[in-house]
Amino acid sequence: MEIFIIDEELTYFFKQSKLRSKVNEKLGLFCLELLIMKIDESNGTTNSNIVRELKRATTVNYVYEDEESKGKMKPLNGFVGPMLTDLYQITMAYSLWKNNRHEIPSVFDLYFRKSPFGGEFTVFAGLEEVIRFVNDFHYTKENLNHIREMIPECDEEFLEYLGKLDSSKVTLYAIKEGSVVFPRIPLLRVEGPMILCQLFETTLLCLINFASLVATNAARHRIAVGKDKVMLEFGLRRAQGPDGAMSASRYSYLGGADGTSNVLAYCFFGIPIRGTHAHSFVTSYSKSEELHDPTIKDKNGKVHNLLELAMQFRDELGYTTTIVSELVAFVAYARTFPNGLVALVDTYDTLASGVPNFLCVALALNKIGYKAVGIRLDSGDLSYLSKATRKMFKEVGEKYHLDYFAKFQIVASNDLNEPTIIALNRQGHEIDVFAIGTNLVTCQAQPALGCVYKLVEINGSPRIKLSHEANKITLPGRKEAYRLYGGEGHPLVDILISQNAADHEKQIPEVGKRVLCLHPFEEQKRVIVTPQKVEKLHHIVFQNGKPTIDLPSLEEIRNYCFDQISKIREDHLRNSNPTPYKVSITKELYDTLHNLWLQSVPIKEMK
Ligand SMILES: Nc1ncnc2c1ncn2[C@@H]1O[C@H](COP(=O)(O)OP(=O)(O)OP(=O)(O)O)[C@@H](O)[C@H]1O
Ligand SMILES: O=P(O)(O)OC[C@H]1O[C@H](OP(=O)(O)OP(=O)(O)O)[C@H](O)[C@@H]1O
Ligand SMILES: O=C(O)c1cccnc1
Ligand SMILES: [Mg+2]
Repeated sequence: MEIFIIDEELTYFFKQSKLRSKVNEKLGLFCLELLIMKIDESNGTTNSNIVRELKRATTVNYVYEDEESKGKMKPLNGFVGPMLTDLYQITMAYSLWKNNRHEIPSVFDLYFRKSPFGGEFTVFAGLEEVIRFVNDFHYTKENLNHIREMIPECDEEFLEYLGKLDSSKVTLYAIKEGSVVFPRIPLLRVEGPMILCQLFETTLLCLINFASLVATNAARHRIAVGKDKVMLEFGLRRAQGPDGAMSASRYSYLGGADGTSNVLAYCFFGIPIRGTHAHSFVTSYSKSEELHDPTIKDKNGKVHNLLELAMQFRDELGYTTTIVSELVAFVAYARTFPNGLVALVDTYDTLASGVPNFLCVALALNKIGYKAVGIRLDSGDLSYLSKATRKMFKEVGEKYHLDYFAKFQIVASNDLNEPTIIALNRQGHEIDVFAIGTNLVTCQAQPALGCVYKLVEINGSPRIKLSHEANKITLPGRKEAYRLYGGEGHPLVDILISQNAADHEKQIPEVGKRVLCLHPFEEQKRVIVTPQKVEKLHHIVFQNGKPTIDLPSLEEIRNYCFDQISKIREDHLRNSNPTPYKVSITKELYDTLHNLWLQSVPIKEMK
């Protein structure tokens, strides 16, 4: 009864949009977790959506519980903290401190130079974990002991200084997580004392690079799969270790997947969970006697022999050559999940055994009031096999006047990737669900996104890093980005404007006013845009020691991502030869960049 009352109260709250951040205030995290346990225990007395929402709420509010830091938001991944960095960040920090440069105000940009997978767009992901990391940034006594060990020449005074260091003097600007982003536009701008900005470098890159790569990979696979089909992430077993796996599940969901096979990702992030069964389940049966109990109760409690029923349909349909042990395995699974059977049909012969056996069990289930769900194809020509399978579903459905047979789900797996899915679309197929493992989670097509983190201003003066490759030259100074939209609602160009300019306000693009947009390095490439909508891309997400935004739930970020992708012109998104999106700078920034560039290049003398 008590559970019921709390449940009703929560149902009411979940209907209020702001619930997630309020849950903590209202009930306290401890109470919330207790509640989840109770609801889990109550086994069915509670709406499962509420349980899922509750789990998501706990994730969003993932906080410390010990006395000292109680209630403080912490990173989702336990490895994330100030020691997840390269040694040189700490030695540089020590040197900055020794040379009294540690407090100098500085500005760093985090951005990438080229979209991955030969594409022209990227999905920005990982911001929540960045905010959690920055918010939680502090060195424990144990961390300081490790630093003392690694850098024995460290002054104790420096370690004391580190012991008191936190993010209270840092301001973090970011593009919204889930946004579609383009090269050179800073995803993050970090402002604060040089020492902190420098200490953040490796961790921020680590948190953004893989997250954005996987989210982009998922978005690309999603585009290939199409809106009306289901895309599942099945990659846990092939992922880059446990952390890679958890990140891959989270960011695959953010960018495009509808669900995962990863149980911990369900528990921890509330990602919808899906699964079928393995070949070993089928091959573990060799004869019908191994089914110790072939019976099943219908909804009225009447007992039926499911195996016998399935065998009768096998005779009736003339499927007499199918492998019986496979049918037995399907019956065994169906007894356990009478409304959830997705049979793996390729163990022996997909069309000559697996699909017919499935149909026999589906008919048997139907006879006693249950409905099978579908099949999974895990080898062979997925185009041909899915079409042939659908044909068999239709034929048997028609014979028995069962309309839903034609709509049985066909799940496909087996080394799927973007090119294979595109090829399948071209050939035609009857697949409803694409289950993608290795290629999705390991980002096999490109293993890293090259995000970099560069100093762009120190003590108020812009800084430039030169390179023989123009593309690698940094854009100096504090900059903010605007996205300019055309009449058809698509973004046309992103433009960076310098915030250092005295007339900075005047340079902010306005709807209906012509804006000159210049390519940063190629003078002849320029365009005048009259935007129909102007979107400011950077927002403060952390300041004065705390986050300045309510963290959106994973679901909200995902919805935002899908909405953003739907606004991008199709030719920027397409797989083959996509049109580059224009990323530009103002005339003022162009002049600053090129003057600084000239000043910074030494003039060689020749004799
Ligand atoms: N119609 C198709 N067009 C293009 N690629 C396909 C098509 N059907 C399947 N594929 C892909 O071809 C590859 C087939 O791989 P492989 O030859 O290793 O598997 P298989 O022989 O079908 O299965 P297994 O070795 O598990 O029995 C997979 O990557 C699969 O996704
Ligand atoms: O192919 P992926 O995209 O990585 O998807 C996941 C794969 O993992 C499972 O089997 P596994 O590959 O372990 O064995 P199998 O190929 O021999 O069935 C499953 O049957 C898929 O084939
Ligand atoms: O549920 C499945 O079918 C599954 C899950 C992970 C990997 N391969 C298959
Ligand atoms: Mg495989």
